[in-house]
Amino acid sequence: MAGLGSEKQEVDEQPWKVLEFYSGIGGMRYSLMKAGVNAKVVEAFDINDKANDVYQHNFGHRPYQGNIQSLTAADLDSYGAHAWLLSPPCQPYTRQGLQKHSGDARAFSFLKILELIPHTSQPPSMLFVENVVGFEKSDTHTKLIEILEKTNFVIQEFILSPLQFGVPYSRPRYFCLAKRKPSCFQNHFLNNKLLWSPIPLFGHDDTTVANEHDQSQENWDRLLQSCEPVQKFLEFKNHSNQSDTESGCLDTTHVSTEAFGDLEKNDKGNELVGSSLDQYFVPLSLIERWGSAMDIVYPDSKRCCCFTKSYYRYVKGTGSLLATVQPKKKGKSSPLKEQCLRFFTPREVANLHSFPEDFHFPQQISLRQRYALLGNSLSIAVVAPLLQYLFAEPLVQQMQIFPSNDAYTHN
Ligand SMILES: C[S@@+](CC[C@H](N)C(=O)[O-])C[C@H]1O[C@@H](n2cnc3c(N)ncnc32)[C@H](O)[C@@H]1O
Repeated sequence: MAGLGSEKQEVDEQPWKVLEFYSGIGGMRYSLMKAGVNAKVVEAFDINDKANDVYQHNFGHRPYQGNIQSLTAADLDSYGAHAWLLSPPCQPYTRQGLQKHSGDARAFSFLKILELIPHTSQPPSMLFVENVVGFEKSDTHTKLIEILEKTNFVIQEFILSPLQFGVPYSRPRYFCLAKRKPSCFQNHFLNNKLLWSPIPLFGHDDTTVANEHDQSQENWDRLLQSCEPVQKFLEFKNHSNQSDTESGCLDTTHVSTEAFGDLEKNDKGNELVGSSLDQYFVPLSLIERWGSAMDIVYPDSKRCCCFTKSYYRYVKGTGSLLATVQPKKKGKSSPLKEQCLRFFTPREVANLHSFPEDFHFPQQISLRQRYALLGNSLSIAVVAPLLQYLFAEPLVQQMQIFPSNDAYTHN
């Protein structure tokens, strides 16, 4: 054996092998890249061919297109993966859904994968699960924790939002991080805790954060003030201030109805995505009908609402709309039809999800499909530091695995 140092270096360069379940448009993979983790996605899995088109367009690899429910323990063993990243469908646990939890057919594939863990000859060393807030109260969550404890994992859970990472975007999500013993977390005193603060991710070992869940107005105000303005995330920034006499808005009724009616269609009848801003203006008829239920933000706002997969199809409760003319007095006291309301573009939603600039949709993906895929995806600003924390190897862990100072290996 050459000097221990050189062998350690050589072995350390082996990337962690990762499986990306429910890969969608690759939010987990981008987060892994952003985290700077030395990892290789050895396979991604998704049943949706449109999502797989986008994934392939950006990563040059088409995910395994099939039902995750049909994978076997032998299939999973064949990848020899160290980490499993999972973002299963969230409809079984959303407030809008029927909350059937594990009884919902969309939860079956996730339960099946969990049940396979004890049957694999090489279970993963690390596991990461993302889902909606509410999942932590479901019977699927109970099952997840039961299986992870039985298979020797230590667990830390988080509920975090991009607002806590300087992004003016409210999308709180549940995360489960698990490491199989003898692996351990840097802050082991946070094991089996549900945390609402990102502080442990930044290397602080402050024990008080374990109980911190400060929902006070002051805390929210402080958080929002530390965020960038929405303006920084826009691709079209041509908003104006309202003049005293007339709104700075052109005839948006005309622009929007025309634009909505005239969208070019491809041979399957899906509208093609042009580069014009016109297609994003909200028709006057929708403003008149739904104006009071819309969430409206301004370029200088420090918060916008979660974009769901139904954004652009519906205006109520699916995400914020942008007022492109800043009225003297913000809000609904100023006539909405003079504020030139528009949808955020898919690129702007991707920006708020912290997707990199080189992320693109292939031409054949329609506008609605783009919003649907983005609405299903995740915030890289939140997931990247969580993955960094998950993959970090505390010194004590290396000592536990290799008490006699053996060379460290992932295998
Ligand atoms: C919440 S989204 C995850 C999105 C992903 N994290 C991203 O960044 O885009 C869930 C994904 O799981 C896929 N999916 C749902 N059920 C599946 C199943 N049984 N087998 C394979 N993929 C499934 C959906 O097509 C969808 O893309």
